[in-house]
Amino acid sequence: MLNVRQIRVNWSKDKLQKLIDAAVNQEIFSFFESSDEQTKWIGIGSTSRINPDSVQNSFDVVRDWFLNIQKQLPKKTDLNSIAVIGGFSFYQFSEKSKFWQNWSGGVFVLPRIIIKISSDKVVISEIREHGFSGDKLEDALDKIMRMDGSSSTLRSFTKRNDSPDWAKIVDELAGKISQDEILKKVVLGRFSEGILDGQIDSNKLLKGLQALNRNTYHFILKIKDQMFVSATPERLFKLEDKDFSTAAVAGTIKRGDSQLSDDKLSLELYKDEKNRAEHSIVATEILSKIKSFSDDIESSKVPMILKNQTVQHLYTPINAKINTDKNVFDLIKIMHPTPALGGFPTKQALELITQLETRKRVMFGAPIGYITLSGNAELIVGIRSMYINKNNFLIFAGAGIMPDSVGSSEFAETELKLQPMLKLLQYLEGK
Ligand SMILES: C=C(O[C@@H]1C=C(C(=O)O)C=C[C@H]1O)C(=O)O
Repeated sequence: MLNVRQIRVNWSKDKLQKLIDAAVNQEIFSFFESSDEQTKWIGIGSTSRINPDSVQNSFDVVRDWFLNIQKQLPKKTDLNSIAVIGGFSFYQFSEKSKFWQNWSGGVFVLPRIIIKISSDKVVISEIREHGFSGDKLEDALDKIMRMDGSSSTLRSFTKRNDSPDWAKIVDELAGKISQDEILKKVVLGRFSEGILDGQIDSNKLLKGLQALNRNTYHFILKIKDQMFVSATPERLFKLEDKDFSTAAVAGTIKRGDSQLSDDKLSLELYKDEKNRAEHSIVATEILSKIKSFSDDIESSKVPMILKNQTVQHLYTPINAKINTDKNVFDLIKIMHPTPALGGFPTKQALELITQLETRKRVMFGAPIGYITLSGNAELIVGIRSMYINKNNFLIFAGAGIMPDSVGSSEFAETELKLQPMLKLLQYLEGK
């Protein structure tokens, strides 16, 4: 059995921020913030952790672990205020990756202390395997807040000159797609890697992630020497009881320097046939997946524009009511990967991705996020993200390749998609 104690607090914003600042410095830290900044989950420590073996189906392994936790919670627990936080692996059943080590199959934590901040309340829960040692939860939190902050600094980082052939591979792939009767789209990624000199100041990392990336999710999972950080704009889905919401995010153009040029670019993107076709493949496939569990679906007929720091996307929000008793894990299996990260048809696209990409994606492009112990969840797509292992970093950026794609333009697009994490590293360097 697990022991749980929970409190609802009416703290000032400053006091909450102080707790978050202290939490970030802990060895094991997890953080999720929605793009409207209305929902935050902050996890400190770990009462239970699962690292699915990469050759197993990580969705099933995490589900079994999750169900086992559910069974062990006391009856009166407010299950909606406790969540596991983590990420799956992009592929089910792949080989181990040396670089990702025990994260090869993804990783989820049940934090020891978890803070749920929503628009109307803040609930803090502590979950322990053994009983609580006398002190109150408030005292345990005070203790965390009194701990010294870290004094780490990132002196510099060096990025290796990577993927010299990527544009050429894209041109070849586009040629292949145009000759193939079935294959329509493949999302090909490139990896930018390098070395960190010094240690990242986690507090500054979170501040930078938020300040440099407005209008995106903010996600951090740190377990000792390993960390995954993301400023993704893309939701795989949010599940709240029977309400299911997602969005198609595909089709990209840069931001303009002025309001006028930015609006001109939005219009160019909106009217561009290649981008509209690319977007339509994603939206249509997402809708067809949702039809398997809903007959009440709402989506806009034409895409909107979603603006992030360095790029803007075509964007179609989709809402549905679920008509079966499928749980969050069933839904992940159905939804992942959408053609925004895989391609179309999925199977052929995934085969090509495995053949052509130089590294395993693992958590890049995979479902990451939180799952509450009541079975609600928000899973986001692990892009605009970076993985750090000790002093090595790896950043991923992909682009949807269509028959008329041009390697050099897709390369330029991925350069823009690498920026959120490269700018974050620059910010951490203090430059
Ligand atoms: C693959 C990435 O982004 C995806 C691909 C897009 C595209 O090709 O237009 C747009 C948004 C994402 O769905 C990435 O950022 O790495």
